[in-house]
Amino acid sequence: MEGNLPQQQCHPVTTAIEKDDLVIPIIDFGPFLHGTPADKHEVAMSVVHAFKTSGFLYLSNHGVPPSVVSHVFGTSARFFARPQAQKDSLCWTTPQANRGYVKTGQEKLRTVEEDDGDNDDDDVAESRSIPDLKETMEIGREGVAGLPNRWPEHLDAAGQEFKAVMLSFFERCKALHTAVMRAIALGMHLPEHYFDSSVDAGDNNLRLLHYPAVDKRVFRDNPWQVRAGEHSDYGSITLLFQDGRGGLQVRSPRGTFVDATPVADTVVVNAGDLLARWSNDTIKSTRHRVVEPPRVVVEDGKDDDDDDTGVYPDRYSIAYFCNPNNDQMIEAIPGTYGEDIRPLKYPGITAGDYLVQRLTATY
Ligand SMILES: O=C(O)CCC(=O)C(=O)O
Ligand SMILES: [Fe+2]
Repeated sequence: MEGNLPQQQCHPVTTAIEKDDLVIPIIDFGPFLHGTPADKHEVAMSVVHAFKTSGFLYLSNHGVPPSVVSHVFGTSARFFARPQAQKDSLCWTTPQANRGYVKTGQEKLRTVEEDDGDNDDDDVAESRSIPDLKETMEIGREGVAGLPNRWPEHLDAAGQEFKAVMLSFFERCKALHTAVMRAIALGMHLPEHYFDSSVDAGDNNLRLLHYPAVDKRVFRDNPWQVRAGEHSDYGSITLLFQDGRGGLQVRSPRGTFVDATPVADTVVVNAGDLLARWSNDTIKSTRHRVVEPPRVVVEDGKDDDDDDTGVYPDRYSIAYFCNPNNDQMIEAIPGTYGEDIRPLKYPGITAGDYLVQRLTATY
């Protein structure tokens, strides 16, 4: 269903963000996981409506307990606090593997080809030359022949715990991915289990992100400096857990960047380019970036940090990039194309080939 959905068919949703024509809802996923078929259907309609309009939503009651999320954040912070040489010994190697530690500056999110034309060439060149202020740890599906994860397990007991915590979290996120794909199927008038066999391998990628503390002057003196450059995600959907710092921004239909403020105990879910392609562009893969935390305006009308001195504290986030199975042929989902609807826009491609192409352009 295109455009506005009649409200009565939607599960009641709260609006988290509404600015410059960008509306991002908070959707209670509990009734999808535990409710009646009618509950499930309503939630599914809300989820697909959000993916077709903003491409972003927040899910509450998503089934991953807050205590688990907080333990994963702690484990991630302890990993990034390791000496640089230890982290470098686990470094990311190839797009095919896409596993390991990525130091500041290794990933180039904003590419000239992808620029949308509202900057002149000099600006783009300048923005490209400034690395993101982040380091990441990429964890892929465990047990793939020839593509080992780069665990710190040989280093010490904390390294072994890291592996156990991340493997268990990977499985929890995989279950949530399957559930969200079921919601998408129902919301697109397909059988609930339509996508199950296309995503059951779990060819997903768990990315731990650390944005180090940074002197406020770095942002003040360089208008191009960001923590993570503007991009869209490549896969089907992303489950994004943020800490309370803020800084994530989503491109609005008007072209402005709108703060996607952290909402406690929710996961941000956004559609990626492969889901947009799979849905014949009925679902939106919306661009986003991470900048310094938003300014808080205090009562006298002044910013809380008018003097621009000091540092912005560290920010941590966890992105679980969900993908179809590597060998899944991505061809437009039934109901998204046809004579009376819209033409078929893309030839088929396997998910694995598509993702390696995108990663090759990025590193
Ligand atoms: O750190 C965040 O909040 C967003 C990270 C992100 O968009 C990404 O890694 O693709
Ligand atoms: Fe992203």
